[in-house]
Amino acid sequence: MSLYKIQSSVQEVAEAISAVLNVDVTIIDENLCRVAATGKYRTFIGEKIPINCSYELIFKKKSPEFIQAPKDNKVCKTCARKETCIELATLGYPIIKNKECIGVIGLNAFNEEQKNNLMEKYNSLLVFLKKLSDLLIGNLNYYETIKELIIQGEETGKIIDGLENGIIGIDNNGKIKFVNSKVEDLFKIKKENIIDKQIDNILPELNVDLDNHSFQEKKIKISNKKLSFIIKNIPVVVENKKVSNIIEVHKTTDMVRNAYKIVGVQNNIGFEDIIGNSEEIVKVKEISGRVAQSDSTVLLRGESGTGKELFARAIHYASPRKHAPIIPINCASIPDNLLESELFGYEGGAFTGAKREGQMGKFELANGGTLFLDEIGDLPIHLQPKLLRVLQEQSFMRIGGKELISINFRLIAATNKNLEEMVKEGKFREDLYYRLNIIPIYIPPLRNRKKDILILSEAMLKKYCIKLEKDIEGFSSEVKEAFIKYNWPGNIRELENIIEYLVNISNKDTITIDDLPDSIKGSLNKDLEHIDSNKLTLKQQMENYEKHIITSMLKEYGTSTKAKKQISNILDINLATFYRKLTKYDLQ
Ligand SMILES: Nc1ncnc2c1ncn2[C@@H]1O[C@H](COP(=O)(O)OP(=O)(O)OP(=O)(O)O)[C@@H](O)[C@H]1O
Repeated sequence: MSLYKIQSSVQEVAEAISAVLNVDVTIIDENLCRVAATGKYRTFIGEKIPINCSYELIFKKKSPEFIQAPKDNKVCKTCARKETCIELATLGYPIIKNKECIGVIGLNAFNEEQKNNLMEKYNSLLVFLKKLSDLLIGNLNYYETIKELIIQGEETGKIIDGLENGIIGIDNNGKIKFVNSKVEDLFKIKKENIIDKQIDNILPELNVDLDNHSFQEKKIKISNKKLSFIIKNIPVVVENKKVSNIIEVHKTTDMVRNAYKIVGVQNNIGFEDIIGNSEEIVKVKEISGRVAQSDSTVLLRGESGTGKELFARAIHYASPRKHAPIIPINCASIPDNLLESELFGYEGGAFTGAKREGQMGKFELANGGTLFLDEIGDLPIHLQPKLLRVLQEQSFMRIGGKELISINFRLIAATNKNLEEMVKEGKFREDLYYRLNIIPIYIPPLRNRKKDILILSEAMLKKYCIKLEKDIEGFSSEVKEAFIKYNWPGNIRELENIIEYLVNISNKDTITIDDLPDSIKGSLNKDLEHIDSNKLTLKQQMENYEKHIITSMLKEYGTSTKAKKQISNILDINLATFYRKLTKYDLQ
């Protein structure tokens, strides 16, 4: 780096030398430019020294050079200004930095007194010039360090500003020294209004213990809404003394969202992943695509295994909320007494067995995104008014909490139950029913969209061949016929299970009729001809059909406890229900 960067301090050194020694001084840099000068050469500051001037030699030799009578000296033979040079003597001293000569301090004598001065004090002058050259190198290093610090400061500032979490720098007296843009965004405040102010006055609810590392959840009121933040305090310690604090602020929902991204819980599903091109399913996909854009509650209806959850995910990922999570909860699979805390979350110590630090519920986790309430028909009656209140007021309290938490999620609910019947029987609240049934979407059972059966079978075959590393080309025409004729009570879930089973057991290129379980094989010729629909009520026909399905499955899988469990899984009914049906149809 050129001495020019510290020109003013170089000039000060030149003036000081000149004053002490009573000689003129010139200091040049590695570009042979006069950086500083006193006396006769002062007017040449900023200009190059003459070509082939003796100082060039000092750059090469990196050692001092005393030249007498420059006009006659052989060192000056080729100097461009040799003829007009009026110097009687000159002493050049190299300025060495990292073993490189980066400049020369020149002492010029224009009269005998000055010349004698240089000659007499030559040795002590060398020591003096060494000190001054070291001083200039020190100044240059200092300048470079400061510049590096400024660059680092700028870079750090940019990095901090780009972070997704808020950063507040606080000095030891609790004064805010810096904040990044995210803090402005999170707390709706302007940097210029808070710098140098006390943190306790600006954000009193933060109430951070500045002396210790801490990690706490805090509720802070912003624009009249209580929002939840995770606040982390990091004391900065230098030489065993705390010098400042860095406070990291995360919006709780952002943190949760990131955690979901990291663990990959989210399955990004698009409508293109929903296989099927029957008129029925295409229509449902079209409607779902349209409603995805709005925020209205969707109620997905359809038998078990028809793809309701798939549709819920596709709607979420086609919606403006796609960057936030979709949080599913199955109301049927969580015991009644746990469902409330799963939904609402709880404060620390809210009940025996509760975690000390409390826990966030699904409502909070879904904030900004979508809450998918699966099997809503199984929501216990005592929770129904509570859910209704949350939906109406868009806020709720955690169990054991005292503060209302605002939330903003889109609700997608799903059920395979007849909610209208349940309302009539008093098992489902009418007000909640109307609040949920804003956009009902019916997903047709597989038997009503026969056109999709083969497409789905082929797709599932491919999927499981890849998964199980098999190479099966397809299905025989008989198998295809059986698939089309079969009623698929378990819908696509059942189809998928059957294909997984077939890929597992088959060791041929093609899946043939012999590979099929009896329940499906039977569909080829039975076609339910044994049910005489003319003489029976709808209920009786349904029961006959149910008995028929269970009988053929018992034939297929056997009657052991394990087989019964397997059948109830395939039919997607719980084991107790399955046993009830076995008793009812005398199939035990
Ligand atoms: N159209 C489809 N294309 C591909 N896979 C599908 C399709 N529909 C459903 N599936 C698959 O079938 C299985 C069951 O689907 P899903 O869980 O969405 O059904 P559901 O109606 O929510 O069932 P339940 O009422 O029992 O919860 C899943 O593995 C799903 O990926």
